[in-house]
Amino acid sequence: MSDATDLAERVRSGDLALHDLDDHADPATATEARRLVVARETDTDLDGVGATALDPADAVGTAVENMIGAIEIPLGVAGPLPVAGGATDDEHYLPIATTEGALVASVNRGCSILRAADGANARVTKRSMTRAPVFRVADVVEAEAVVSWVRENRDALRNAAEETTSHGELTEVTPYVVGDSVFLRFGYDTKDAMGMNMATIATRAASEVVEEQTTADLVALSGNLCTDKKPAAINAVEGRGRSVVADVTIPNEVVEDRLHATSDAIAEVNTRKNLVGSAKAGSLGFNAHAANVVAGVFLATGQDAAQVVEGANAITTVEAREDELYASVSLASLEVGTVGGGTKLPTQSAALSLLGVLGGGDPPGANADRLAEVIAAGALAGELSLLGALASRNLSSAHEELGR
Ligand SMILES: CC(C)(COP(=O)([O-])OP(=O)([O-])OC[C@H]1O[C@@H](n2cnc3c(N)ncnc32)[C@H](O)[C@@H]1OP(=O)([O-])[O-])[C@@H](O)C(=O)NCCC(=O)NCCSC(=O)C[C@@](C)(O)CC(=O)[O-]
Ligand SMILES: NC(=O)C1=CN([C@@H]2O[C@H](COP(=O)(O)OP(=O)(O)OC[C@H]3O[C@@H](n4cnc5c(N)ncnc54)[C@H](OP(=O)(O)O)[C@@H]3O)[C@@H](O)[C@H]2O)C=CC1
Repeated sequence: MSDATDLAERVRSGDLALHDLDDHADPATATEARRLVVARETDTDLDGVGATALDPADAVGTAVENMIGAIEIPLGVAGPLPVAGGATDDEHYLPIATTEGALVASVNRGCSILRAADGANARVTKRSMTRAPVFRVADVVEAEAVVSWVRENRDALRNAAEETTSHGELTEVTPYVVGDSVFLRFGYDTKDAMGMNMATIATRAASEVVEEQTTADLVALSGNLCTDKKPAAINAVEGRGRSVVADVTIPNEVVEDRLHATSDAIAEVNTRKNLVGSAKAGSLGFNAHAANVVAGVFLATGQDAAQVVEGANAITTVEAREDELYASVSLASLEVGTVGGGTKLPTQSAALSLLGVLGGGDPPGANADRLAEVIAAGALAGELSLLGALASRNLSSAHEELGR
């Protein structure tokens, strides 16, 4: 009997819980034992889930608990994608992990347009990963006193927060009061880390100072004004993670040749769909499918997938000018890192390497800025291609051909 079979038997007999297995075997054996238990209990063939290249030792304890294997997602590339950014000035192949047929082809078409237009511009305009604890006070009089103390003692909060990290810098603390609740929205430059663990640890230290020095009592380290992993206007207005913009000016001949529609028709689709339609829908995203590129690159490069919620918080503008088409995408809250979290996993590291942004940048923060700029340019490529498909009325035929 193999170790895994033996351990699986002990789980079935009630001697061990599934999550106890890591204490009794190496990660690969514990993962196999758990898979055997689940496969038998659910009468499911999970051999494929166990046959992937990921070594459980690279994931257990840092990326996942109760591991039973890995899911495979097809990985494609679009590009080369030329980006003249503040941090990058290069051509990149954009790795996109997806199961949506026609998506990579579409972004690839967009990249060919950006190449014909001599590349996209991109700039990161703000870095601020936020964490907003909520405190209880007696009444609005106390609330105002806490807010005044915070405004006068930012240095004490910064010192406490920055003692917990050698990279992070506290750049802003914005108070909000709702009756007897005080929210402090802490914003950090987290350099090359996406920074959610870093910001959370640092904010805990700063919150202890607030509790020591004022009458406020911490109720929750995250009070939802951060706002992490939920659609929220505050991220669209104030930004979160990286705020990043990309734009391009495309000669009319390129638009007509590559997108089979005129610049005027594409601009009209953008206005009526992305601006008017989104407004009528009460949407936070005024774009066509920025989420597709954000999600595809997030999955490929080990970003936190749930943050696609705010990563897709984007506005697309298009203007038909005399001989050319101007288009831009502004992503208000793109949370990306090139160190930490899932970026350490082997295939995700490889995807970051092919973009040339793996690990810490020089200066720190430069690699995550590069990644943000490349994603913004990729989103622009995707927007152009889909707007073209809608203007030329071939969205459904493209998906019939490539997506079924
Ligand atoms: C499918 C195309 C690109 C055909 O586009 P096309 O212009 O008819 O075909 P083409 O054969 O002339 O190819 C043009 C270029 O597309 C690329 N391309 C073409 N085929 C491939 C392929 N197999 N693999 C890789 N790249 C491909 C490639 O760059 C190629 O240039 P070339 O290299 O030949 O000079 C086009 O019709 C298209 O982009 N359609 C739009 C599809 C799309 O954007 N889907 C996105 C997902 S939709 C969605 O998820 C959200 C939605 C729609 O619900 C949101 C909303 O409400 O708006
Ligand atoms: N805790 C929470 O509430 C939440 C956590 N998450 C998870 O958090 C993880 C991401 O958090 P994150 O803080 O990014 O990652 P990690 O917790 O993996 O921490 C990354 C650490 O890397 C170090 N580091 C080394 N080089 C650099 C560099 N060049 N730039 C910046 N930091 C560097 C920093 O250490 P030092 O600080 O010592 O300088 C930093 O704190 C993901 O797994 C995500 O899923 C997601 C949402 C919420």
